[in-house]
Amino acid sequence: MESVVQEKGNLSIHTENIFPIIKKFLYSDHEIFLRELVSNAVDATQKLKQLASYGEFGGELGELKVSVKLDETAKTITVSDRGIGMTADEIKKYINQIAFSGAEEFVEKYKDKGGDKGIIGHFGLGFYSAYMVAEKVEIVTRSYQEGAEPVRWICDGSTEFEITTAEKAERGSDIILHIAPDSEEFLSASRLRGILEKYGKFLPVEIEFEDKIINNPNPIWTKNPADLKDEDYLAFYKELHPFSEDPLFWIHLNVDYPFNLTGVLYFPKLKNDFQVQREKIQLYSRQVFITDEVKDIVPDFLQLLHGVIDSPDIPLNVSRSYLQADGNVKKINGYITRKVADKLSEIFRNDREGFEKKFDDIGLFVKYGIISEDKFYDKAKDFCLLKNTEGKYFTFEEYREATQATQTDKDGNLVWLYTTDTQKQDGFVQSARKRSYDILVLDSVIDSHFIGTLEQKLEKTTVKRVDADTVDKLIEKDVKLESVLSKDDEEKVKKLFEAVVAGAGTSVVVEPMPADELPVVITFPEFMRRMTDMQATSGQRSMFGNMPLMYTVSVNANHPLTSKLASLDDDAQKALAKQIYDLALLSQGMLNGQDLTQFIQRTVEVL
Ligand SMILES: Nc1ncnc2c1ncn2[C@@H]1O[C@H](COP(=O)(O)OP(=O)(O)OP(=O)(O)O)[C@@H](O)[C@H]1O
Repeated sequence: MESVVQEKGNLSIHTENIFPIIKKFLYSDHEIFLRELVSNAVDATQKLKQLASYGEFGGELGELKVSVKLDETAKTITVSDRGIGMTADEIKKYINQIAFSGAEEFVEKYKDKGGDKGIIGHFGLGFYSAYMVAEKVEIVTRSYQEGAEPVRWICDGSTEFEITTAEKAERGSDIILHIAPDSEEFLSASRLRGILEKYGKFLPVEIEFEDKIINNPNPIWTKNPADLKDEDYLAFYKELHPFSEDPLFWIHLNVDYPFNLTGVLYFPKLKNDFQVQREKIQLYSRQVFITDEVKDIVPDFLQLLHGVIDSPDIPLNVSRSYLQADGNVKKINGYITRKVADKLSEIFRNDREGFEKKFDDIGLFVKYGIISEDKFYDKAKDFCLLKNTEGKYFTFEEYREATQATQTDKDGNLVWLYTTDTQKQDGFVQSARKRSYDILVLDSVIDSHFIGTLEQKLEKTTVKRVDADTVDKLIEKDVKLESVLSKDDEEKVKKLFEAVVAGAGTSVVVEPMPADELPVVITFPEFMRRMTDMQATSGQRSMFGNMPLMYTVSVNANHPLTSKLASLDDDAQKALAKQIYDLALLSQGMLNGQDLTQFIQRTVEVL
């Protein structure tokens, strides 16, 4: 059935009801009243400068700073500017009409002349945040227009206001807040300075508080990269992070299409761990501080970076304190990833030696990026470096070429070997080196995940720790060693060692190895060990969480000591087997406590 329109009309809003909402609940943090009022003062100043540049203001600009004054006795905070000011009519239009923004109007009017540059206001609400802390607000203002009369506006936070004539010699506005009893915490100079420094450190107009300028109106991200030297970037870094070591390098971001974004990101010196503090990237919008929570804008792996991003196109909610998820945020995220990858690739190409020197520090970013972002991998695969035990660096492709001839197994798979600890795994490294195998050092917390990604991405390539298997089985070739033991004897040896080893999670195998290998070798099957490692770094309990680390006890059938076992009586057999098993444990750093003490005592007795 077709519906019949009975009535159409406009919704009405009762000011008395909506006003308390705007005053009290629109903004999450009361301290932002100061950000809003100072932003308005900056806007008024910027508008005047722009009008002067369009030839619409011919007077003296004079000194254009914004000043914030605290009067503890009168319980007032005053924000003054020498900007465009307002006439009585303008007050009625811009202030009395809540949610009508003079900033928006200005931008619209001058958009062809580039009038949107640097105007902060947008919603037409910010002024009213003053009532979060003030019981009464006064505006004393004088417009820049010739012959304009100064006016005073007063409102106590009800819906009634009063406009009167006023005395004011100078152009511009004073916004005077009479602080409410429940907000007297703001009548503190250090509190105000703290708020000003937090939000206004890089506002484009000088902000004076207690006779000092608190801001840097021309931060480097607003300048042309071509005009900047390394010293400038380093000095700015010190301004942001006074106690940090110099960064390794930086990226100057500068786009205007399809969104506007500027900024500088620094690569800090990282120690080889994740204990780095995040929230070191600050987000600004038109030089007003917004937040240091940048998790949607900056990909996770780049949150280890430091620096500043400024974008007027980041969608802010009305309170300007957090972001709204939308398509632009995603685009910005993608752009930053690309920029970082391009910069790293450029350094790699132009200064390979310098890049190698820095790689121990930036490897963490690069690997983290490779693991987490396919798009980053596509670029990073050409500059991510692998380091071997001799301290030589290779790209993936270079390493493939270097290892292909010696480390391809009988099925055509390339096997890359690595150590997580050159000291502890020295015996295994030596054995593999004897085969002319190359060994990578992959010892950072992120490497077990990184290796997993490598295996997924690289064709026919597996990666194994040097102690994942006995040396001949690490990379299986067609030629097989013959065992000097008969099958029967091998079975006997296996039984003997099983009795000696007797532990959960272990298995005993008897196999032919070169005679110069140890009589017993303890190995950790790669897959299980890697799972345990990953679980340890991610801090989660997984299905492998409660299992002891599995290992394999490989007895070298071709070792003279193994052959000797057959000639001994039962007790002597057991004693020798125990001793050589303990040696294997010792070489893996697994012989501890009572077992170690007894081993040492037995050894001393024999000697
Ligand atoms: N110090 C000032 N000097 C001149 N005009 C001002 C001043 N403060 C406010 N205004 C005028 O009042 C208007 C409303 O200010 P308000 O802070 O409420 O909103 P806005 O700055 O436009 O937007 P937003 O809510 O995003 O801050 C401004 O757009 C401006 O035209």
